Amino acid sequence: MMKEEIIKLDHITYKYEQEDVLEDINLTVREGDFLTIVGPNGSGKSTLLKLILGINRVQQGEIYLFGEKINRFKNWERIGYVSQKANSFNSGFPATVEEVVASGLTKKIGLFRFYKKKHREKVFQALKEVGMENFLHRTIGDLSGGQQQRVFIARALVSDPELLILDEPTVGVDVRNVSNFYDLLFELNRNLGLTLILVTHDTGTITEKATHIACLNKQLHFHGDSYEYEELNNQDMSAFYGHDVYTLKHDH
Ligand SMILES: Nc1ncnc2c1ncn2[C@@H]1O[C@H](COP(=O)(O)OP(=O)(O)OP(=O)(O)O)[C@@H](O)[C@H]1O
Repeated sequence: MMKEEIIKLDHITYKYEQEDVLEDINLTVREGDFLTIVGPNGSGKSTLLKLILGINRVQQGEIYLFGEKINRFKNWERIGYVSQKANSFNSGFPATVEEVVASGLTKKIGLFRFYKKKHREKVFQALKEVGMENFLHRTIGDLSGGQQQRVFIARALVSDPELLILDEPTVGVDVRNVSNFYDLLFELNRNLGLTLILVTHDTGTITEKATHIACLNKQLHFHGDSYEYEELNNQDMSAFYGHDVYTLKHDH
């Protein structure tokens, strides 16, 4: 049996002013997929996410979320989102890790007037899933960029989404921790069965972890499984990226 379609983009074309930013995008994400979208600056990655999240309205084509047309879709709690700027708290920002993660429950419990034991347990569980359960009472601003990013993933996980969307989550995370971070995403996908969409500049490490890779540059140039992607040679990639050549070599 085919897995459920979580997202379907059907001939999506989008423009802010005159010029198309996205052109005739067709893309299907199924339950359990880990899709990575790569593309140079200004290639339309954030615009694509904004359309999927209902922040920008569809102009041409159609988007389906969990089988429903996006303009009728109401179950937004099924989708978790971690934005690019999530990990930019300054030192001393007066909120604890527990409070930040608990704020992901507001849709469910209102403005935490009734923050009960079961909510505390959910917060703890979400932090455990990202390996941050020992940081419960720490001040968010005092954590490293990578640790903050994990806390924000816990915040998105606490309401039990089926799909998690991450926009450039490794900005501000130092190189050594990027790899650990991708391992975490891999585990969330493989162990919890969470469907993931990751937007990134980083074409290196991530291709080993994702199940599907899409290259976006106004059009969707390639969308296949990560193994096919690694078969692409550098010539294809330099044509795609222009002068910004990425080396894609992995030892299998
Ligand atoms: N609100 C807006 N109004 C007008 N043009 C916009 C707006 N937002 C984005 N654009 C333009 O649309 C194009 C795609 O932008 P988008 O932010 O989607 O790209 P991106 O791939 O996410 O880029 P980056 O990797 O640099 O974040 C760019 O040329 C950008 O200048």
